[in-house]
Amino acid sequence: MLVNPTRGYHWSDAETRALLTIWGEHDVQTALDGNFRNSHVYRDVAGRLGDMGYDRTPDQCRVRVKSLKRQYFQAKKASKKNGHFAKIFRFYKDMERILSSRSSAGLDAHDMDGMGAEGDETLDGTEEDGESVDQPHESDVDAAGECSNMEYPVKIEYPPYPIPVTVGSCSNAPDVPAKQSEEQTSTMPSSSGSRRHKKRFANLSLEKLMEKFLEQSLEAEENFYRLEEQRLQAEDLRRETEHTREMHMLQMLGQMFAGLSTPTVTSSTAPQSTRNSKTAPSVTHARPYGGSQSLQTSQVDYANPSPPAAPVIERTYSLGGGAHRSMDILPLVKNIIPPLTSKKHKGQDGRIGVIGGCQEYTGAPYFAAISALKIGADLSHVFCTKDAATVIKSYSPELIVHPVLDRPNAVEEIEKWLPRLHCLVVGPGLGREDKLLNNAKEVIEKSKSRGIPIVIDADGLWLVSKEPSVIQGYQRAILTPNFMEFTRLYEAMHHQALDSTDLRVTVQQLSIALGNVTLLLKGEEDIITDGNQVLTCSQEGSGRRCGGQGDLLSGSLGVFSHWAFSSSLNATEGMNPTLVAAFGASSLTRQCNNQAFHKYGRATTTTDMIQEICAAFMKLFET
Ligand SMILES: NC(=O)C1=CN([C@@H]2O[C@H](COP(=O)(O)OP(=O)(O)OC[C@H]3O[C@@H](n4cnc5c(N)ncnc54)[C@H](OP(=O)(O)O)[C@@H]3O)[C@@H](O)[C@H]2O)[C@@H](O)CC1
Ligand SMILES: Nc1ncnc2c1ncn2[C@@H]1O[C@H](COP(=O)(O)OP(=O)(O)OP(=O)(O)O)[C@@H](O)[C@H]1O
Repeated sequence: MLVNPTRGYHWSDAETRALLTIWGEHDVQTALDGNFRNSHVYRDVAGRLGDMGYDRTPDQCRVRVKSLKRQYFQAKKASKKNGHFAKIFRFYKDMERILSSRSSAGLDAHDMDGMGAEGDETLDGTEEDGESVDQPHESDVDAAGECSNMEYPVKIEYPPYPIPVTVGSCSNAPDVPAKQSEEQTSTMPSSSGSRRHKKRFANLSLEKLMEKFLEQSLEAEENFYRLEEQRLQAEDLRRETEHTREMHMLQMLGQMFAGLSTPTVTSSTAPQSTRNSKTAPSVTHARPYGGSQSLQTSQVDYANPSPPAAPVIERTYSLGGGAHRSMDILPLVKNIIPPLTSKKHKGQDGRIGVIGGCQEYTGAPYFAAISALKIGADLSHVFCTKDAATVIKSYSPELIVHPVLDRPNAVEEIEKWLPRLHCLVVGPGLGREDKLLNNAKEVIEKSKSRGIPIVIDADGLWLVSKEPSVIQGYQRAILTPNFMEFTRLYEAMHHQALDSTDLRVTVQQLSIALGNVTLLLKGEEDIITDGNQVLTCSQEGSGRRCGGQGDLLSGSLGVFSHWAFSSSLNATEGMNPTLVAAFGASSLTRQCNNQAFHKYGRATTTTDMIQEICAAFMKLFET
């Protein structure tokens, strides 16, 4: 993944409560007790948090727990004085419950008197030295209600970003470099500074001081996460640049080899002699209509006059024997499928969100979301209107259904989930009501800014045909039109009637006009292109065309997209991940159709096809 959208620096209350629930579990407490090395325990905690839908690293969990403990002990100590401090610290009761049961279980008696370092997750001087609690000593709080230790910097003990906070200074600007502020703090003349502080805080009640202290330690923690987030973003950007450079080089190489190709060269991954003309996928000519690149470009009436970002790769194609170079895409699809191992936790293989489902259409979002699950996503969410939600839930307890799409704050509600989603499928059963389309549009914008792959189908395509700019140029998008939807899109972009003589040409033209967004035109053969390469998938299906097959395709494509984008460049052999993903979803849907048709013939429905997903997947990708 080029962008990791899951690490926000701010812990919401819900997230903190979830963390405390896990951290308070008996097995976790027992595992922490007396263990000097606790990273494995926090790995498990982070895993369980992931299961609850919150993505945090083990270190983030450890630092958060440590901070909560510090705040708890501060509040507890202070409450001995006047009994009010439990009110200041929101999680006091949760901490109290956990730590007192720990004490009654005989674990970590130090915590309970609040005087010493903790007995469990204690120091070993390494990165796991996460939870020594900087508890205030009795002497820290004097009779006048002042904390005499307040001039010392409080550090979040997490290398490499120690963030000093001079408690009581009230200024804790996030942009001040940590070192600098540390120096400033340490060079302050201590005795006069101390007097000034005493004066300044003499009029403040202990409760106010305590509140200030807690606020600032929270702020310091948030600064830490902000810096961490910036570091991760910089890292993602670096990787993305590298990826783009590699892609560019590979494309140039591809072009060179195409120029050098001789009639006898065949793909090493799929010897032509073994190919079945019905089922063999092929890479088709980027200029299948013959002629040179200049002829091609002169024929295209681009709504977007800018040329494709990368040079068009020339390839000849063949479905039978003969003198052609060809390439098999199925091995690339197999490469991106993550292995099922016991080392993973729930969520890692995909959390997919479907935006769609309204009063009229409840089947479409259900088909998309359940297909995503059956293919191998771990969690599948549906964001639909209120009246569709109960219906969709009743189809399957496996789906997580959010009745938010028609709420006034729909975008806000959905945005909360975006950091946890690996791919969005927009459109199945969305309907064409302006309010819903507008919400979908805003969600697309938010997802784009997070780099989330987006599949657009059905009414989502209606939206794109009205406002192409919503997706234009976003190369992590895949549009899956049927012929009708394709015509609509084409005519919206090119302002002229579609000439369907050679669909491969027109699909490529449309992709280029949309800024090299990947298109998958469904039909007798599926045509897939990112404007540079054109693939066709002719996996044998059947003559049965019941409603909902496209939803199976878009849901499964959501998962394949996530897998493709999380795979290395090697796995896709430099091919655009969107193409590999689209090819995988197309082959699978058609194979499901074929298998279901063999069983049910004319009576085949999408539900029957969904039941074939497992066998079809194994046949195509696991043999
Ligand atoms: N169970 C559910 O809940 C389902 C709900 N669904 C949801 O319904 C919503 C509307 O989607 P949609 O596809 O019906 O709308 P739209 O694009 O206007 O097409 C309508 C008309 O276009 C034509 N036509 C279609 N394909 C064509 C082709 N290949 N080649 C040529 N013509 C073609 C054909 O018209 P005809 O020519 O037969 O008069 C067809 O009747 C959307 O939200 C979707 O997700 C579906 O997913 C199904 C399962
Ligand atoms: N003539 C055909 N022969 C074989 N397969 C086809 C044919 N037309 C479509 N398909 C396959 O059926 C699947 C769904 O395509 P379809 O055109 O039915 O989508 P759709 O109209 O968007 O579906 P939905 O009913 O979900 O809206 C695709 O995988 C496509 O490859």
